[in-house]
Amino acid sequence: MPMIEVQNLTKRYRDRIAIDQLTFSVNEGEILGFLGPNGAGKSTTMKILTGFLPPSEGTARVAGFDVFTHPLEVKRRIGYLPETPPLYPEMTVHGYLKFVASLKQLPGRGVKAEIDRVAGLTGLTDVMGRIIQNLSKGYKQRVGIAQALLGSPPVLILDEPTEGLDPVQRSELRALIRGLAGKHTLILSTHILPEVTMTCEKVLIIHQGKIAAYDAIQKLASVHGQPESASLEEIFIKLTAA
Ligand SMILES: Nc1ncnc2c1ncn2[C@@H]1O[C@H](COP(=O)(O)OP(=O)(O)OP(=O)(O)O)[C@@H](O)[C@H]1O
Repeated sequence: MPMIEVQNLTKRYRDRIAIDQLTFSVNEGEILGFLGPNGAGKSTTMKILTGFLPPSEGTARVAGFDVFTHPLEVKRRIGYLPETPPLYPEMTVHGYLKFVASLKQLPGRGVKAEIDRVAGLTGLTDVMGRIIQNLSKGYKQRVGIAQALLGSPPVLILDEPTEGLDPVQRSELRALIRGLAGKHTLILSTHILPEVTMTCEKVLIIHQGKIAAYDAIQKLASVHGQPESASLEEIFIKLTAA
């Protein structure tokens, strides 16, 4: 069953078309790798899916709810890590996660356990009392991921989640993301292509606002006339040249 359904989605900023007639879907429990060069329209798509930006045309549904007509229902079901996580630098990690839990209206009784759970998953347990602005970039990124996971929403939309992490943290996060598949439906945007090969079943490549590829990773090479041995990077460069 599709958990995310996008049809003919178009967004114009004045006379600039950021995304043009995108149609795709993500089944429940699936991870979709969402790729494209800078300015291709990835963040715009994710902002529409999370109810932060209205589309100009077309529709997007999350868990059966239209993102435009039912944004609150949609927001309740999505954990979103934007490109720039919405952190409050003067708060402690614990204070911030507690604050996000209240925004998400998580039931009071389970909040402490839920904060401990996401802190454990993202490796934040030892820094819960620290002020966010004093944390390293990688730890700030983990706080951004932790807030997305709070409440265990069925859909997770992660915009460059491994940005700023060191190689060890990256590999830990990849394992975490893989572990989320099945229970959650994910859209994962990243510029690190091997990460997609390691984590995702399906990939959507957009280029200049249009879909350049939308296939299972194993089929990508043959569908686009590339040798079987071609890496995702080679296919990506080929499809997004010019
Ligand atoms: N608020 C805005 N007003 C006008 N144009 C915008 C606005 N936001 C984005 N754009 C334009 O829309 C296009 C798509 O931008 P978007 O940020 O969605 O791309 P992206 O794929 O996320 O890029 P990146 O990988 O660099 O983050 C770009 O041409 C961008 O300049």
